[in-house]
Amino acid sequence: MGVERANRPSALSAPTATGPSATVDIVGSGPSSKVVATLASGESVEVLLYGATVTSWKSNGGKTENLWLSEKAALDGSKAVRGGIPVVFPVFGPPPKDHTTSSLPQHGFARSSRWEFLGKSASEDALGSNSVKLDFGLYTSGLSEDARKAWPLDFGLQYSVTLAKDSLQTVVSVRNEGGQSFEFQFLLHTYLKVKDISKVSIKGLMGVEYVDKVLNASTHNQSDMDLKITGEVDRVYKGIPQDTTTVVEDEKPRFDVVRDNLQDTVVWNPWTEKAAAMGDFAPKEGFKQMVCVEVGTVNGWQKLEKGEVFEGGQTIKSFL
Ligand SMILES: O=P(O)(O)OC[C@H]1O[C@@H](O)[C@H](O)[C@@H](O)[C@@H]1O
Repeated sequence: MGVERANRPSALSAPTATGPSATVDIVGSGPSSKVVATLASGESVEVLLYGATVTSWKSNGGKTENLWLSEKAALDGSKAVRGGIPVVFPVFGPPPKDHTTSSLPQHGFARSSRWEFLGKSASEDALGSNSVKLDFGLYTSGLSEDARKAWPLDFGLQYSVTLAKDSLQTVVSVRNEGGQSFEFQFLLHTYLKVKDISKVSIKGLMGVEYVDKVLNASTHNQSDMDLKITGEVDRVYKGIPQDTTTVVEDEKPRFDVVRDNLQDTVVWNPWTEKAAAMGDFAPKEGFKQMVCVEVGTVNGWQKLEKGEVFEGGQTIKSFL
């Protein structure tokens, strides 16, 4: 059962075999395997099977990298990737006590499980613009024994990553394949790459209530039109009415992040001390070249009855 909603991304035209418009290769083996897709015009995306983590997305004919990836990110399946777009499921942050997720690690298991590559499809829209869609799957059977024990529920996750000339769309569908209902949270932990954080402002959150994790999880209201990052920021913006959050750099739009059936967004930058404390964060000054804008459903829980499906995701447009 699909989700009916007004702002569903427009469907791609019927898939055709991948022609000269895009190439898709599986590079590497074992836990380091990744899927690399490149459009004929040079734009590309790389997705590690570990976590189905997008680790690179280049626009502008392949000349502009849009995602920040730590120089010390583990890319060998030994731990969740520091950078790119880790997938957070079925819990965001440290799990609460007395909940079905309470024995899981921070941010759940999806980012540290090996996903299956389900296939590719290429398409061309009415204006002759090409795109390529990569599908990944994670099912109860693909989990480690520890994760299965910690969350003994039957589910199926499908994750589609669609690369177009100026945009990347990442959408998940969560299916309850068990005999009882379950609750989950979901979030796309996107590390956007910027040139200079001091010139960045984030727009589209005005009037929205947020929980400030830096200020003892107290609740506030975004009263400024522009959110500037001048120190550690860790905020959960809840129930955002507008679909688009814009990252502006040097007074020019750099990214539009468009939510699809997801109402919340986390803005995170670890700044000096937290970056220094993370062993896999490099270079240590790297927080000046990144900001996480993380779309998700993390305020309370999504509940799925037996057989039901939830779908949600984002489209990121790069203006460079
Ligand atoms: O170090 P992790 O588990 O990847 O988490 C990074 C950050 O992820 C953000 O989403 C959280 O809001 C932060 O509190 C957290 O520090």
